[in-house]
Amino acid sequence: MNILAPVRRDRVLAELPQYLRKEAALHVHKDFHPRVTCACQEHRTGTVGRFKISKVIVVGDLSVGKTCLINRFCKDTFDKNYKATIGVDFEMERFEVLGIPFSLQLWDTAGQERFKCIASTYYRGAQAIIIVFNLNDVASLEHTKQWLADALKENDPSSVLLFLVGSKKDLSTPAQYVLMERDAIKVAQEMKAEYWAVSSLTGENVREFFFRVAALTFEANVLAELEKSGARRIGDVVRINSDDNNLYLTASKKKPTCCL
Ligand SMILES: Nc1nc2c(ncn2[C@@H]2O[C@H](COP(=O)(O)OP(=O)(O)OP(=O)(O)O)[C@@H](O)[C@H]2O)c(=O)[nH]1
Repeated sequence: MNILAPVRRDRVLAELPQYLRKEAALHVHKDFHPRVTCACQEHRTGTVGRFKISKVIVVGDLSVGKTCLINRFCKDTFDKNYKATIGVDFEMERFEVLGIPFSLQLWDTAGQERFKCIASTYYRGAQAIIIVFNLNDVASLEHTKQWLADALKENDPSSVLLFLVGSKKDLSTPAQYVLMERDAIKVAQEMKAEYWAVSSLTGENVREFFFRVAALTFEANVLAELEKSGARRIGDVVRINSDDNNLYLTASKKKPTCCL
C-alpha cells in the first residue's frame, strides 16, 4: 500500500538541470548518464525509488543563511529575523526523477560554535554536503574549508557530492559579486565542489540549485546501485574461464536492453 501523497508536479525532473559555472561543476554532461536513463526506463533502479532516502547536510558559519535557503526551497518562505538553529533540524523533500520517486532529507545544522558539537553528531551518512558562505563576507568563505574537513571526518570523501554555495546574492553589487565569485570558484575547484550563488530573499537560483543537488545525488545513487548489482554494459567483456574464451554482451532481439 502506498501511503505517500503523490510527488508535487513542480518537483518532477525529466532532464538533467545544468550547472551554474562550467569551471566549477561536478560534471558538465548535458544529460543524465546513459546507464541511468536506461535503468530508469526499465525500472531497474534497485532500492533507489523504493526505500532509499538520501541524506544531505547543510553546514557553514552562523547566520550565513542555511535555514533561509532550505525554507525558501521547501516552504517558499523567507524570514528576515535571525533565529539561531540549535543543534539540527531537517526537512524532507520528495522528487520524481526520470519517472522514479526520490527523496532528499535536508539537514540544517547550527553554525554557532556552542551548538557545533551537537550538530556534528548528525553529519554521518551524508550523500551530499552543502557548504554555505555569505557572498558579502570573505571570512565565511575562508571558513568553508574547515566546515568541509569536519563534515568529511564523518563521511566517505570518495563518494560524497560537494556543493559550495554563496548566499545573500541580493546584497552584493555586481562589482563585489564578480570579485567574490572569482575567489569562490577557486575554493570550489580545490574542494572538488560545484559552485552556486543564490539569494533566499529573492529566490534567485534556489530552485535550480536544489534540483541540481537532487539530480546529481539521484544519478550517483543509481550508478552505485547498478555497480552493486554487477550491472554490465553492452560491449563489456565477461571472462568465462582463465584461458582464452571471452563472452561479449550483446543486445537481445527480444528486449532492447542497453545495460544488464
Ligand atoms: N538579504 C538577505 N538576507 C538573508 C538571506 N538569507 C538569509 N538572510 C538573513 O540572514 C540571517 C541569518 O539567516 P539564517 O538562515 O537564520 O542563518 P543560518 O546560517 O541558518 O544561521 P545559524 O542557524 O546560526 O547557523 C537572517 O536574518 C536572514 O533573514 C538572503 O538571501 N538575503
